[in-house]
Amino acid sequence: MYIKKIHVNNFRNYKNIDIEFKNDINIFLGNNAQGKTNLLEAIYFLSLGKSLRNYHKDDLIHWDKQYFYIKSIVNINDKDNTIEIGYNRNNRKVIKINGVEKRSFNDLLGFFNVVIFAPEDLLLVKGSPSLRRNFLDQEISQLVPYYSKLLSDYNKIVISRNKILKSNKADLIKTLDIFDEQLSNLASEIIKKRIDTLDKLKILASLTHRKLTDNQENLTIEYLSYLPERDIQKLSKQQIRESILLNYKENRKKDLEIRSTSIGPHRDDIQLNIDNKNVRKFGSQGQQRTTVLSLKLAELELFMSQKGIYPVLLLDDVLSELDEKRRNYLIKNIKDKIQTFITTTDKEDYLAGFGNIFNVNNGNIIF
Ligand SMILES: Nc1ncnc2c1ncn2[C@@H]1O[C@H](COP(=O)(O)OP(=O)(O)OP(=O)(O)O)[C@@H](O)[C@H]1O
Repeated sequence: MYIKKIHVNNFRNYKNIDIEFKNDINIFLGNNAQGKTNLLEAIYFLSLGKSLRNYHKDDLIHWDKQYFYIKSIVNINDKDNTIEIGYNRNNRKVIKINGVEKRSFNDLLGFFNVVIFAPEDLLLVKGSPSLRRNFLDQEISQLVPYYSKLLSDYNKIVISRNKILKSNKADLIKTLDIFDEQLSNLASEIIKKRIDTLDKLKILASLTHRKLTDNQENLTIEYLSYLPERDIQKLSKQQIRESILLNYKENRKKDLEIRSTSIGPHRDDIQLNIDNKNVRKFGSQGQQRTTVLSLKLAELELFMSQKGIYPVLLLDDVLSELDEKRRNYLIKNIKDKIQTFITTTDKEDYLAGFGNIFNVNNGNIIF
């Protein structure tokens, strides 16, 4: 899939631009704070219906304006499709795919796919478990669009359960029983989907990691859950449901003390190991970077294996962070295969030969 054209109106520091892209490597070149990442954000929004860094949608509207509007022609399997998104400061939205109106931003999920690799992703290894959960959840949401609804339903019930835990309601136990039943249904679906997806992703990441390290390192990935069963990947959804229900009940005393839901998919994590050692704790900076690159390349391949088509790749200022060997490997893997958008402040040597350069200057594009 690839983006043919984009029209960006009142989005971040762009007032009104139209750009045509090649199904190739496209480079946004410009000094700092000119709007390179903002363009990636517009592309990202078309895919996931949200801001890149979880900013409120109002922040995406140009400061001097009341609404933003993005329209794009996206080619998927040789067919042109139109995606249109309008949003105003009164929270009114218009979302259309091929002219058909959609109810929510979540309805965009799964139609047009992107993978983003930005400097912040280097925190995937070192950062908090929520970053690793988000990484996996975002991947699944694009592959299985109903997953994001599962997650949001689950999170809403956790919030309500926590409110109840903080209250002194007379029928507290009865209410918790109801919540735990609902939670265990959703939690088992979420955990099962995460484990199934991770099972595929980890094979692809491990293969890539081997290639990136000349067969020197073995990357393995584990899903860490509170559940006591050892091999939870071998459990059926029903078995996960029963186990989690039991554990919600067993943890109730603790939950009542801390007034919060202490177990569940919202607390799970993913552990990344190189040669059986946790990369977060023991990995060098270089190993952490390579691990993240392996994960990102695995994401691209997972899309290909599940959907039969590559997503669009957004590389925000990361090429300069990689050493020559990893950078060359990445470029070799995307060239002539994956439409890629690269932001950069300098016309580095390794970009020579890529013809599609867009000079970004204070919210304007100079071709
Ligand atoms: N809602 C908005 N309305 C108008 N301008 C905005 C808005 N949000 C951000 N900006 C402007 O966009 C600029 C940043 O653009 P962006 O993050 O795309 O820069 P960049 O070219 O990627 O820079 P860098 O190379 O430093 O990462 C900010 O300096 C800010 O002035």
